[in-house]
Amino acid sequence: MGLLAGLLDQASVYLEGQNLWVLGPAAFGAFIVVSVVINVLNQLLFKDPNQPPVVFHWFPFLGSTVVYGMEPYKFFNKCQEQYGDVFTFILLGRKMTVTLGPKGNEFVFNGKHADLCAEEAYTHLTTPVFGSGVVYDCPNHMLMEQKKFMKFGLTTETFKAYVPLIKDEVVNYFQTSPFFSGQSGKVPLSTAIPQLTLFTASRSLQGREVREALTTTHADLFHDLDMGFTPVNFMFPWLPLPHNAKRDRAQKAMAKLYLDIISRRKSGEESKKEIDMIWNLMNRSYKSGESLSDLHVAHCMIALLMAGQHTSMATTTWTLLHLAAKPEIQKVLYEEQIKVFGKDLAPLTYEKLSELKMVQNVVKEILRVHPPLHSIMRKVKSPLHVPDTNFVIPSTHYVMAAPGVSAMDEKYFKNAKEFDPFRWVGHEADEDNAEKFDFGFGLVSKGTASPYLPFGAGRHRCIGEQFANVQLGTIISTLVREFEFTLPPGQKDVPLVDYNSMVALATAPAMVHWKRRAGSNH
Ligand code: HEM
Repeated sequence: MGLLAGLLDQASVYLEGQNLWVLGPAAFGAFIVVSVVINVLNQLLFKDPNQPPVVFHWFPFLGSTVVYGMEPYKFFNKCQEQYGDVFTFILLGRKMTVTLGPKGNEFVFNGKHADLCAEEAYTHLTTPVFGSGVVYDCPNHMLMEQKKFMKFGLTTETFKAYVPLIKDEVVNYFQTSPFFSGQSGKVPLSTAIPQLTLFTASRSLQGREVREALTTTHADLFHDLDMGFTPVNFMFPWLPLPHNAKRDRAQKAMAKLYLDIISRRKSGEESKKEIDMIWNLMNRSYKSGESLSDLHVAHCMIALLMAGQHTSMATTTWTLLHLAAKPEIQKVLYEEQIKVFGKDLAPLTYEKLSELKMVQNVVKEILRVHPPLHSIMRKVKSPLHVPDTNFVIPSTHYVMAAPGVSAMDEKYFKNAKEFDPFRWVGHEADEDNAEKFDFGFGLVSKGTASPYLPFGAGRHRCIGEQFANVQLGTIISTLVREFEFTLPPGQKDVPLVDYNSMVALATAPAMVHWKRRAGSNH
């Protein structure tokens, strides 16, 4: 049996490797039929009880790519029903072993670096966009140090400075944007929110010069670089397509923007008073004594821009859509603003943001229902036993966690499909009380066997969570003070999810209607 399985495998690999263009249409058709037959026989006859079950698929190489890509959660749920929490599917020729549920989350997030490697899973996509030498284009211990450097730039002091900057950007946006002229109107969130999150993140974390460049000289370049951050580039980042050529040009130009800022600052031409991430990174050195080079500062800045932009943009959009669908929650949020800031609505401050429990619960609930990242991947480096099963995952596989599946499971959250921020009342300090561990970039929760992990866990855990909360909290508070939102007449629910992008976005145009609040200041 084993020999026949091996031969079938080899035959399938051989057939896949043939140059199809030199075969005529009839031979091509025959090739497809033979490949399908071999592939199906392989799955039916040679199941290995010591490996996770393989999701049935007709075509080799293509496997379950289309069903997974179109609706990953539907695919995960169906496979979970049929095969259990651990199964393997084929994603463009790669064997992906999915591990679901809190234990599955723990298996991937808490894996040892020697067994599970993030850089091999992500570098194809990220390195052409971020640039060389950082994040997934360097050894893992360097990434841990880079994350520590980034965290130094995300302190209470910086957050205090950021809140008024972010608020000013939001106010400036709705005062100048054609979408917000008059006393009422409608706004396509798919267009407006990417601009709003880019302007707010760049003005605060990235610094004034970057903010200015992103509306003037570098607006198109950012767009071109962003276009390189697409799912197809997970597999084919090197294809000689126009968008990849543009991505490469834009990466160099964006890096130069940062390098010029660094050089002006070093020469004393720029004011040293502003607090931002560039200043922070310019002053960091690795444990080895080697300082972070200017080029690596530039590349870390691009990584931060990209990591924050997509996730915050998706979260802000979903928040406004769900608030529009439930005006009663907007009322609670507005009342909270009055309770915390007084009836004249004193200016937002970082200290006061932490008192806005309902804003925090809304963000938490949005991240439960719409976690921006649906699939977390690692390359398996040595055969790995899955606890409580007979399965050993071979080192030719990748593993995939999907914490969004457990976050929407009735087993862990009652009425899991329902957007209900009140479910978090009384659970505000859960993570603060959990046991902590330092992977090299500060303490993070050790326990990763949780059904709710929108910011990941373990050594690759997000370092941007607090910044995201400051940014989202300030944007939501500012908008709730000024506007009331509703869904377009006749639209009963929020739009469907669009999985064609790097994050789980709302299907465009994601329109909401707005009305200025009586007595608003602007
Ligand atoms: C709502 C907002 C955000 C969400 C839901 C989110 C989610 C995540 C998740 C799930 C991971 C783990 C990825 C993995 O394990 O493979 C991660 C890692 C990371 N995030 Fe975030 N993120 C958010 C905002 C941000 C922001 C604003 C920044 C930057 C300021 C940022 C920077 C990073 C970095 C540097 C990593 C580390 C990657 C690694 O160690 O491999 N994130 N994020």
